[in-house]
Amino acid sequence: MPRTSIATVCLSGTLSEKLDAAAAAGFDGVEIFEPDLIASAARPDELARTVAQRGLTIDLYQPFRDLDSVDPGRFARNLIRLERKFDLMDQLGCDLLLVCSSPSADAVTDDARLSDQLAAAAAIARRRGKRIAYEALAWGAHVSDYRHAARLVATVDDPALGNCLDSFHILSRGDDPSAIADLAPGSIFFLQLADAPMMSMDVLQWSRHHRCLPGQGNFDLGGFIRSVQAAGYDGPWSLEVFSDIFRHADPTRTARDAHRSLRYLSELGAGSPDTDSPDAGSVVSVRVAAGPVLAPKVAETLSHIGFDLQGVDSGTGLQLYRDAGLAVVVDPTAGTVWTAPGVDPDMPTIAQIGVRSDHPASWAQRAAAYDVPVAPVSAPGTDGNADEVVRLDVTDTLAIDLRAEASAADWQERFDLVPRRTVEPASLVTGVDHVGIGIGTADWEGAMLLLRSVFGMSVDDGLDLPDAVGTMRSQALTMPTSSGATVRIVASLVPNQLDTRGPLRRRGGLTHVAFECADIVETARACRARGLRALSIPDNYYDDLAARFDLSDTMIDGMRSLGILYDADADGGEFFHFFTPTIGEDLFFEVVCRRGGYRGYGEANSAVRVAAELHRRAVAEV
Ligand SMILES: O=C(O)c1ccc(O)c(O)c1
Ligand SMILES: [Mg+2]
Repeated sequence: MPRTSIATVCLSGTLSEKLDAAAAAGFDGVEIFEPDLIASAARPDELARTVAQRGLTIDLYQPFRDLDSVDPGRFARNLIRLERKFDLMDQLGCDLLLVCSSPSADAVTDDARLSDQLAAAAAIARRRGKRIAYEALAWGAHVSDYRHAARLVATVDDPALGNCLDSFHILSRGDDPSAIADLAPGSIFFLQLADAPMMSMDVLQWSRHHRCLPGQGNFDLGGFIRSVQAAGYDGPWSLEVFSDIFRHADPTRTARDAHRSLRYLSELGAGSPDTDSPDAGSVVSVRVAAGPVLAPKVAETLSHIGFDLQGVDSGTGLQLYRDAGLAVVVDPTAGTVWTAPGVDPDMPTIAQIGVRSDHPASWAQRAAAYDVPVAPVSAPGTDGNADEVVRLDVTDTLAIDLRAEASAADWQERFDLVPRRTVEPASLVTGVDHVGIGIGTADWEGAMLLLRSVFGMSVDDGLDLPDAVGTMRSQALTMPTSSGATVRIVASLVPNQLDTRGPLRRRGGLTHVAFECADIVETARACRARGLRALSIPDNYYDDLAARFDLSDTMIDGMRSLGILYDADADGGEFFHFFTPTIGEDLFFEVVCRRGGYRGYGEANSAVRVAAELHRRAVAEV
């Protein structure tokens, strides 16, 4: 790992709480964000002592704004201000100052004049034993591109002036970071790192409110960091995340995630994080926290799609349903379901997924390296032996188990407590295509980082799923497995507090399991024979399908009669799927069939599903 640093602006609380959090998370240093110092009761020399007592260094003081000016009087005044900041830095024991490009109306717009002004500032810095790292803000009035800033730095050619590279300013503009590799050795004085979700909005607002940690957004930070490494930069990797969410978050937790994100980035820099990830197979089990009221409804729906009851654990009442190689455990225990203030406590939810692994213990090691606790496994059949099963909590309400084959056999034995059924597997479904999980706003960033770092999952650009009740922010994550299958998770952002007056008191509408099958029509018929009434899809949808796609009438009529929806991508991939009615507020099952390398999730149909579900409820209430 390189030296790690974090800007105090990333963390919430008083300056000393920020420093405590940074030190506890294992950072080597901090960037002091000027407003934090100005508002602090500690004098700069005291601050320097408290930083050192915590084992930290001050790697950068920032930002110095609006250095250059077309007004000579104002520029002269700015140089006096610069001297005062160097006085302050003497007391802080910090020699590096960040100067950002000017976004102001009086910014110099002539490169020759600008480099003269930068040279004047660099000369002062040199005399004062200080250095200046010049950063192109994406919204700078004249300098907004790092290559432009680097040209000015090269022109000035003073050892006291170098570049500050900030991944946000570079990647938010869509600039190619590969030219970083060509910067003169030693000319990169500082590196600031941040990720962000893809958004089309004013770049200043994006930067000040929506940055996140590497591994929590959609920027290609792996490519970015490899260019920085190719340039030979060996200074600290520092996080600079302006975020409305982190403002309200526990600084200890943010700092821990932040340190984890740099470890993840160093893995990305070294190649791909999954190169040394332990082996994982496909999703083999799902546990639904159903609660006592709706457990029978969950059981009935499972039976409609091919899952037969195999056993009940007499100690806990857990019910095991199986089809082919898959297990679904229904937990009817009261108090395990998800609740929110004002919402009735019977909203079944997916609480755990089990993934096959040949070496669960190596996942535990990987988690430990990321400082992610491995939860004690106390569920029936899991005796806590890390050789056989390892449990990682993604959020407070969702865990992923890595399970060895042996543990699965042992685990299932425990359920055979009711008269053993010897039902042949219905074999309607062949595996789990994806699971949909709702993640609360407070947990979103942490969960993304965990899934991507520890599990080496990768993301595409985020999805915004429009539906009858608004748009939902979603993110698909995928992990290739040793068996050639892909573990897919679709996470949807859900409010931590529900508005109970809304039409759907839901956590997102994507809290579901999608099973895969070999033949959608045959499977839909078999499910119907077992009693399923698939969510009924309006005729308008099929008329629209006929207009959009070149599908035969027979095919469309077949899909219409069975409630099958359809999507296709530009490369000839096709997707067929149907849904069970929703149980409780927002749990449902889906059966899907992919053809020709289709990589999506039928997201175009999501609005149709939600509207069909609302219609079903309205009719049921009449
Ligand atoms: O938003 C800003 O003003 C700001 C200040 C300093 C930085 O390093 C930066 O990236 C942004
Ligand atoms: Mg910056």
